[in-house]
Amino acid sequence: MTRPSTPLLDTIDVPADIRRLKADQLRQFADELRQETISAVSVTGGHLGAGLGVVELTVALHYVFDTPRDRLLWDVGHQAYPHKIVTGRRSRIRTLRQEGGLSGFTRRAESEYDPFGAAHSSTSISAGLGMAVARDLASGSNHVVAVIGDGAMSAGMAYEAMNNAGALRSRLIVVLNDNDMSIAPPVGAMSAHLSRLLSGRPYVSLRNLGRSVAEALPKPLEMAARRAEEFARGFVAGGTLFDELGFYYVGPVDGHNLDHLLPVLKNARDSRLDKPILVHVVTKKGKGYPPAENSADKYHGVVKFDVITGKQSKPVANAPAYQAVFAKALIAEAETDKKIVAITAAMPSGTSLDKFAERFPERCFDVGIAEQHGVTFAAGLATEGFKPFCAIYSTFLQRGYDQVVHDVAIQKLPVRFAIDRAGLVGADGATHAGSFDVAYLACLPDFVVMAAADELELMHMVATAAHIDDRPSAFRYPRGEGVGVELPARGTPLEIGKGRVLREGSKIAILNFGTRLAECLVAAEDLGAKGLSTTVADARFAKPLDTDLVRRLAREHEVLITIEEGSIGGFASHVMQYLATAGLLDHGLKVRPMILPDRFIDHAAPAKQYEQAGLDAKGIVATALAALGQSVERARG
Ligand SMILES: Cc1ncc(C[n+]2csc(CCOP(=O)(O)OP(=O)(O)O)c2C)c(N)n1
Ligand SMILES: CC(=O)[C@@H](O)[C@H](O)COP(=O)(O)O
Ligand SMILES: [Mg+2]
Repeated sequence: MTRPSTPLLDTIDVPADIRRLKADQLRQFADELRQETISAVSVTGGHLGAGLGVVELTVALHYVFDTPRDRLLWDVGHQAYPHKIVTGRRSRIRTLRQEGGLSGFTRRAESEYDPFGAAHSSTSISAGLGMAVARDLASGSNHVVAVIGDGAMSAGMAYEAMNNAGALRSRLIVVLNDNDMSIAPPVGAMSAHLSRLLSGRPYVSLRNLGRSVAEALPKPLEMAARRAEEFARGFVAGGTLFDELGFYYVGPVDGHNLDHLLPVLKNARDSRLDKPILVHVVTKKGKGYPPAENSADKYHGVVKFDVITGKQSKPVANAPAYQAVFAKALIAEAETDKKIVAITAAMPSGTSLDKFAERFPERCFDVGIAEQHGVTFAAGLATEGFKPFCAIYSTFLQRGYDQVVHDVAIQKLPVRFAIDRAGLVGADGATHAGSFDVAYLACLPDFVVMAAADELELMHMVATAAHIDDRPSAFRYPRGEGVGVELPARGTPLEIGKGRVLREGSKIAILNFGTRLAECLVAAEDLGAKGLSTTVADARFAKPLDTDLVRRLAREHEVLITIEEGSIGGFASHVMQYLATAGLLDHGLKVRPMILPDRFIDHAAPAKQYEQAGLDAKGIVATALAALGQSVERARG
């Protein structure tokens, strides 16, 4: 693979090197940085479009601000690849998201230039405000700059932070990177407000600046600014939602024009205003790479690709993805049940609810990055007799947890949670792992909690959830491909709280919850070949638990292994709670819960992650043998 020629970038290791460049060299520098970003992601895959849109902004911010002394926070962190390249991580940039390599997001442990770790959106203003207040308490003088996207601006947290920042009158700079895109096109009134700001406010030259702006600048700068013709974009104050929240609004600014960006950022840096500043920067997601600019998703997230053609090397699928099966199953249910509606929080393509929206545009709601609102919105729908299916990634539902408890569970409302990305997700790493949902949902009274062992089971669970109309329910399933089982046109509702036995044995029982089932069956074969007769059961439900099944397995086997793709406090805890309470642990049963280890698992291929966690066939066999006091070696012999 030929690398782009990057003579200027080759002279830069850290931002201090950028600050030694002349301003008129920055255009070439940015072009090289963009080419390097494209080249790196072409071999690693990852988030490309967002990074390409902030190349100039990255250069300008590091040029104007004294990072890492000045704190620069990237919201979500998926756009930070160019930032990583110029902050001492270029030599490892082609390890992005690979096992042992750089994270795909900002991470404190990775660099002093990442003052705050991210990956979930809309945290940057809150964290930045905390840093700004900490600076003031310590009588410090550094700047704090939070860069947040228009998509991330749909989340409640961003408003909570602005509300607080405005009231505190803290010296904080927020750069709103408005590319008119989330992963999908942005939704909501805020997005419309930003569009109105752009259409109603032409870029103005410094000559047209009003008195209010001049007063905001220190005297020498005011004079310099008045002289500077390069201020082709300027400050326009008043009348925006941001002003109402106590910010000083600056913009709109062309985020790809360094001649415009640099003076505006310098002004923000040198301002004597005693309130936070919001610089509204307009950019293009995917900027400078035609395949990205021309694609519908602006190459938000890509697999490896050919730089010349932009063609992605998507692997050939052996089975439909769980997400496609979920959409198909939900559409099948919705065809005969007009009350079924679907909700996504800014992930229509990721959850495949875009397919549901194609079929039922009036019954599908993208609420934006607003998981908390999405959950309570669903609760409201449920009070009126609708049957909401909230499809939210396990990791993102964490943000809506109080809403799950207070608005759904306590009122026993029949909201159905389609818990996507359950278990380990691969390249996005620990921030995106769906590790905790069973623990945080199955502890709630009356909740029905299911896990699909394969895509057929998922279809059945969608049908089951459609029928559960007197309490909340959830079913979880992982990212990516199913196992390739034959699928009917529609799922069949399952008996609530009943598991199934797939293989009968007598010495060891493996009780599965989720998609480790295939590994359980391989392990059972292996154990059988060693003369250890093994039962495999699939619990289907963590709650209500199939206590008859658990009791039978406990009574009829010497060893009971449970396995799940989740943390402590999940399915195994419920099984053990029952065993202990029912006295089934009083007679020598060897119980071995197999769960995710008590640590965050870094990015790697999912199979590798599960191997690290010991949640594969090999791990199950080793666990069974250890329980019986046999080593793997002895059993082999
Ligand atoms: C709480 C949360 N919900 C959903 C996501 C998934 N997500 C990641 S980036 C993104 C879009 C962000 O849009 P924007 O902030 O405008 O950034 P852009 O990609 O346009 O640069 C979404 C929905 C997330 N990271 N965090
Ligand atoms: C940055 C972010 O949060 C999303 O882009 C996420 O990486 C998507 O994950 P999937 O690829 O699993 O949809
Ligand atoms: Mg955006």
